[in-house]
Amino acid sequence: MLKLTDITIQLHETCLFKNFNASIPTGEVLSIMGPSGCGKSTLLDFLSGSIADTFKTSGQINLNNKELSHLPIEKRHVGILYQESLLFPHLSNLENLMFAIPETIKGKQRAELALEKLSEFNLADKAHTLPAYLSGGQKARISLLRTLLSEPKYLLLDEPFGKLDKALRQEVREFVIAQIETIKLPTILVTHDQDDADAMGGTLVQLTR
Ligand SMILES: Nc1ncnc2c1ncn2[C@@H]1O[C@H](COP(=O)(O)OP(=O)(O)OP(=O)(O)O)[C@@H](O)[C@H]1O
Repeated sequence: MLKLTDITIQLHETCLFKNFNASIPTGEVLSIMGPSGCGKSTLLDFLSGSIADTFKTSGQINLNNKELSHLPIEKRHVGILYQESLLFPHLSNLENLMFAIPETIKGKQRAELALEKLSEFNLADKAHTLPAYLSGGQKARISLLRTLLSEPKYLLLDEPFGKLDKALRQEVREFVIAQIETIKLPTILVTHDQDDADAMGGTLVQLTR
């Protein structure tokens, strides 16, 4: 369970969030919609531990009874997926995946695990190519795979389908939903698209300015 309590985020004189509360049970999705600039990405930055110092923040982020708000990003075990693929362009897809695997998995096992996951996602033939040679859908799937390989305990999805055309958007969305159902993590999705929120199920929060 990811529990947000009294989250307040202030930018100079503007209060983006005041005592925002939400509970996201394991395996469920909270979708957040709202006008551009209302603070959706900033909320995710706060939840991931990467919010800029410009913002004044308070509130509790509680994951399975552990308080995260004072932990740095690398200690939060958060999986983040953005609109832009953040795959390293100079590394092969396999190397990109190996990069995400926790250091507790060592040596040959790292490549084996990455290859196994690529096969599971029907992408084994892309192991040794660069991300630039992937289609939009393949890039989206490898980006998600990389996020999942980092063994996150909660997921933050910031417009992950925003760059995809309509048909591909639906395909990738179904793929992401299937993964969320499998891994059973609390997930927050920020989207501009009502269809995304509807497809995810769960709770929808509509923000205003
Ligand atoms: N690093 C920053 N420093 C100062 N202000 C920022 C910073 N990042 C964002 N902002 C401001 O914070 C406000 C909220 O921005 P944010 O990106 O969270 O909105 P959003 O709801 O995600 O918008 P969009 O839907 O367009 O992505 C905006 O006024 C934005 O200009």
